[in-house]
Amino acid sequence: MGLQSFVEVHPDSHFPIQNLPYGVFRPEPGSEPRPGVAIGDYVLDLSAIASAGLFDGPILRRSDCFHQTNLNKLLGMGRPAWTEARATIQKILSSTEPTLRDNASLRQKALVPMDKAEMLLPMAIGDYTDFFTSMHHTKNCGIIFRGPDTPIPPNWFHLPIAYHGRASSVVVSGTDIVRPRGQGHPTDNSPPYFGPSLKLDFELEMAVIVGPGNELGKSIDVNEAADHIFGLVLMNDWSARDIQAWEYIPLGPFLGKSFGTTISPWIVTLDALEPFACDAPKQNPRPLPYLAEKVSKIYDISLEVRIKPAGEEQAHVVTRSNLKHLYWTLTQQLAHHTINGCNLRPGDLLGTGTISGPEPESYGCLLELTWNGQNLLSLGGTTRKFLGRWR
Ligand SMILES: O=C(O)/C=C/C(=O)CC(=O)CC(=O)O
Ligand SMILES: [Ca+2]
Ligand SMILES: [Mg+2]
Repeated sequence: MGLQSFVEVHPDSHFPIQNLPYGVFRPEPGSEPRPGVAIGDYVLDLSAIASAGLFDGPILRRSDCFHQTNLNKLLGMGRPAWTEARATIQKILSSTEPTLRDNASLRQKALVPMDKAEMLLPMAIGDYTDFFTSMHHTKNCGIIFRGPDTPIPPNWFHLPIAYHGRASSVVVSGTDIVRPRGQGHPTDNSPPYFGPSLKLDFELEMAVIVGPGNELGKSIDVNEAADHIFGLVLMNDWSARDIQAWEYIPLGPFLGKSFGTTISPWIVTLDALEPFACDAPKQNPRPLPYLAEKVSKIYDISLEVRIKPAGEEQAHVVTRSNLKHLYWTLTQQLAHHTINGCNLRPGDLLGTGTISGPEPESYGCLLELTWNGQNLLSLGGTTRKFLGRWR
């Protein structure tokens, strides 16, 4: 048996001592936001651990990064600080270490039951970019939006395509999303529709949280890009397909995307994901040298989306996919983003794009699952073309 915590962790928990994802939370209503890590059914308050002097390594000893209301300072400190923090937290939580285990008053202060914690957006997001790196999703969208002749654009196999998203409307999981109003695609010769979107969709994505950035004008080498990635969150790029289909030519996504993007409160670090690393798919044609990596890896992370209709108890699984289906790696995305000299900053959010697999059961959005509303998706007793039962 590997490393274990003195905090009881259910075997099905996503938060064993090997994970330790970071978030920002309030332990009680009105209290100051602070960084924490998840362990079992608890959040470990890192500000309490820092105040108790337990971050005693050379980098963190004198840092106030755990007395901040977001993670940006820790993100900017880079891998040596992250490694030191992980080693300290794993030691403090391990079953063989008495410091916290046998200190009832510190435990009382530092271990907050997760159901009492209010989770917040973990970092201030200066910029948000959304990539388009699943070949299956690209092909399906191409056929649906542009017809069967050139489903995958010719540039797609040469560079990780992306658009600049809207950082201000990124919210933490659980935040209500207001159905956007806008102009929808006209049918035949009618004028454009205006009103609440009739084609509201989700997009199953993950996203990179950027650590140290780069200076304006200086790009990041693809082989060093992993040191600029703190970790990954789950992401839902809410999309209004009717608005999107009408507005996106020729400049790309705008109001069909910018009304809301949800991320998980927990950032799983690349260190914690290392045991799930696997070979990235073979790339053909070979990428240009600035995108060619010495080690080309992705992570085997199974993902699923469930929809719970309003007023029902039961959520229904509508898709099962995996991060490993992506064609372009996270490090290629990051290196490509900076190749023109564009600067990234700590806390920037880089969405992977919708994570669709090859089989219809693994498509990452309703646009694909219902083929733009042509088919009905069954959710137990009800059906959906897009989100909502109101039409
Ligand atoms: O193919 C298109 O015109 C549009 C595709 C998307 O809406 C996808 C997008 O946001 C990027 C992605 O999630 O892969
Ligand atoms: Ca997207
Ligand atoms: Mg969106």
